[in-house]
Amino acid sequence: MLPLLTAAQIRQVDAYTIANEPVSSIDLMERASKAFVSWFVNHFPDKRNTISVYCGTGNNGGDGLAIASILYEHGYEFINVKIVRFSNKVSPDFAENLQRLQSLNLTTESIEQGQTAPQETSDILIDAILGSGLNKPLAGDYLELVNHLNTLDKTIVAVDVPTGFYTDGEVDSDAAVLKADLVITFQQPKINFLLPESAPFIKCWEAVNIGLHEVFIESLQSPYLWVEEKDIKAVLKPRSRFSHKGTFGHALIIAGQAKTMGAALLCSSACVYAGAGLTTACIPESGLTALNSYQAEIMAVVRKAYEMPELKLDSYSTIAIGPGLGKDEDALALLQYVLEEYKQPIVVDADALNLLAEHPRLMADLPAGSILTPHMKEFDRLFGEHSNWWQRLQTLQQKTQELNIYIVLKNSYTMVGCPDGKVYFNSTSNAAMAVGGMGDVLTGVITALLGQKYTPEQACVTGVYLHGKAGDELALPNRLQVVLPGQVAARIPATIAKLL
Ligand SMILES: NC(=O)C1=CN([C@@H]2O[C@H](COP(=O)(O)OP(=O)(O)OC[C@H]3O[C@@H](n4cnc5c(N)ncnc54)[C@H](OP(=O)(O)O)[C@@H]3O)[C@@H](O)[C@H]2O)[C@@H](O)CC1
Ligand SMILES: Nc1ncnc2c1ncn2[C@@H]1O[C@H](COP(=O)(O)OP(=O)(O)O)[C@@H](O)[C@H]1O
Ligand SMILES: [K+]
Repeated sequence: MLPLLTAAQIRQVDAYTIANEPVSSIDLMERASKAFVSWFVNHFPDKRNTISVYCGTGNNGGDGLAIASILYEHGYEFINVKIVRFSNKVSPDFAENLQRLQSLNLTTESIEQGQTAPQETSDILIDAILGSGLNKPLAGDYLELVNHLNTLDKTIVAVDVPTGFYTDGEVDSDAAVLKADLVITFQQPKINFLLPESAPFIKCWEAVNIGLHEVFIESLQSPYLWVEEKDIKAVLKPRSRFSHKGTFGHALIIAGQAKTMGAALLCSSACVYAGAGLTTACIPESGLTALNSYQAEIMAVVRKAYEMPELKLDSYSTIAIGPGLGKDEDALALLQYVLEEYKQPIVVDADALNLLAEHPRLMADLPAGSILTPHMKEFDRLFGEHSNWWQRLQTLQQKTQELNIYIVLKNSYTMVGCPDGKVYFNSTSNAAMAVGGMGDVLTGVITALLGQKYTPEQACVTGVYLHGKAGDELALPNRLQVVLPGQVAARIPATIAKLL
């Protein structure tokens, strides 16, 4: 798992790497700039592109100067270097790179304090004005320049961080930021790139490795972790030769109403595809035919209105409750019954979450290690309104510790909060998955993994990864704009097979 760091921690790692690799700071800057260029040339291979590199006078600007030189050496001939001299402070590495640049045949011009921005004719603007050193919102000359550049409708590629964008902490939706089409960022995604508030400012990002000291990064013990394929490969267990259906658990899915049987079907079906040995759905009588025709592998316990179904909860290795369940008295009674009688971790989704929100005292009865899988609105119903995702992230950490549970907060980079305060950020899934029922499938996958004796933490992190990866495998190769939840469920075995 890659620890995700704040800007202050990144500065520490930077200094530690320089002192202990050892590497001079100018060589580290050169390494970062080369890494930037290697991605840049992939995206913009046409060397006739006209490029303006806007450089501040700090280290982000120092990178910009090195990048301009390296691009020039790669044969990009039409490069203008624009030095933004709004500050009298110049970093030593900036100064050294400026000297190096002067030996090349490159046009440079300065934009001085109080001066309006010169005319811009280039197609591509590289933003190396300010990076992770941002310590206050943009104002004055910086603000004016950024506002002006934002009006030009050029392709903007930011070095490390878009000018004006805070990498951690709360992001104001009307912050002044130089809006990037692409950010090529150093070493790791910045935490705020993974929150929806970044959307207006960052179209896409790539992280390039610049060889910062990994052991030191680990030692900083960031609670925020980025989940990568190798992490999931290390967790997934192949089936042993003498295994049988009893080896892989018996999952009970309490879900569905007459009008929302689909949620129960998708959830139970995903549970089957994700490898549960046996899956039983507790559904209303009206849904029985649908269940049997949708997926023959699922067994049923039928619920009749106003009657508690006969459920021997102890006979199930895991239970999920909520998809399409409704919020009537019967649903509440079922939830209360499960919370009273079942002592192992359960998975709580959808209407069961809404019931918890309406009866918050029930939250204290959640078995230790249980998993809640809210989307943003369900999360806010449970824990109160939030005005931004940074606040939601703090609440996630607080509530998982307080209630000793896991919370899967669904999003484009779904977060899994753990009882020890850690938060995993998922790296798979795509917008084609924004279809009703997709969350029901996720619940089925997590439940199946829990039943197969993965720990709740592994079940959440692996389930979220597999679900997103299956969606990626379906959508991305053909640039599909839509994938259906049932297709994602059916894809899970192939996704697991690839990873094993
Ligand atoms: N970390 C790494 O591993 C590596 C990092 N590298 C690169 O270094 C970059 C960070 O460089 P950096 O620290 O020099 O800061 P940078 O963003 O250039 O800002 C310069 C100065 O601007 C000022 N300032 C701040 N906010 C302001 C505002 N709103 N309006 C006006 N001024 C403002 C502030 O000065 P102050 O206000 O404190 O006087 C600040 O110090 C990083 O993004 C990456 O590109 C790589 O080269 C190598 C590996
Ligand atoms: N734009 C997106 N990018 C990535 N993943 C997405 C996107 N939109 C939705 N998803 C994923 O789809 C699922 C939607 O869950 P949810 O909102 O609970 O759906 P439903 O309640 O209809 O089942 C989540 O796992 C979420 O991460
Ligand atoms: K920048």
